[in-house]
Amino acid sequence: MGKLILVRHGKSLWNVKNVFTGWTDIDLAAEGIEEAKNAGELIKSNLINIDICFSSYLKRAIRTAWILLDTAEMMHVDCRYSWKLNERHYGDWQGKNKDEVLKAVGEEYFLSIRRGYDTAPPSLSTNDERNPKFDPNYKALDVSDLPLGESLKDTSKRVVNYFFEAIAPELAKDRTVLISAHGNSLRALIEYLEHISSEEIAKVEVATGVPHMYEFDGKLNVTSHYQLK
Ligand SMILES: O=C(O)[C@@H](CO)OP(=O)(O)O
Repeated sequence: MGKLILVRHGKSLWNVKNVFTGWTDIDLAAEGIEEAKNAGELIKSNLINIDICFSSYLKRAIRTAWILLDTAEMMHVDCRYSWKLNERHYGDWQGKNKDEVLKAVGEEYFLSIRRGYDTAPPSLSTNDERNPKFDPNYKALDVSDLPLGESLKDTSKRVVNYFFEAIAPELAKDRTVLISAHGNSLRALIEYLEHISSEEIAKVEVATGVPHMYEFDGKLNVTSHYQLK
């Protein structure tokens, strides 16, 4: 079985401004570019050879993958992109300052959405300009597949599906796979891979730009996981 490397994109311009981002296509901040370079240096100094790369459709994850591969001198590596690795869709909270939302809705409700499992944020209305159906990047998709606001559970469904559909077959070929994605889409995958309960996942935070390595047995059970530092 191959190895899996998960990396959360470097800090984006909205991470720095403390704004809910979700599917909004925000680029890396200068600090995020440095984090992506650092991740590439770690891959290189640990002599890891990446065979294939997967990223979400969002430029902060794509650019992180490109910078990482460039720094690691592996720009030839094939990259595949899927909306199923996108960040959790944050519904009507997208574009809003996190502290202001917290003040407006109270801590309990805020945390039930932000770090809870089942609770979705308030949905976008179908004619909201932030509806992904208005974004040409998603024009090939069926509108019924496009979320208007997701819980972590909803995010987990699409991410874990994609893992089995596209990524597990590469691991089965003994390949070393890089996934560049997002805080919550990676939490969803980590919850699945490490058998973390839906209560415990609330405490898991994925740091930006830190490569997480996973090794597996022949049945795709995780045998070890560690962070490159
Ligand atoms: O804004 C977002 O889309 C996410 C990730 O940055 O935020 P949070 O960590 O608050 O879930």
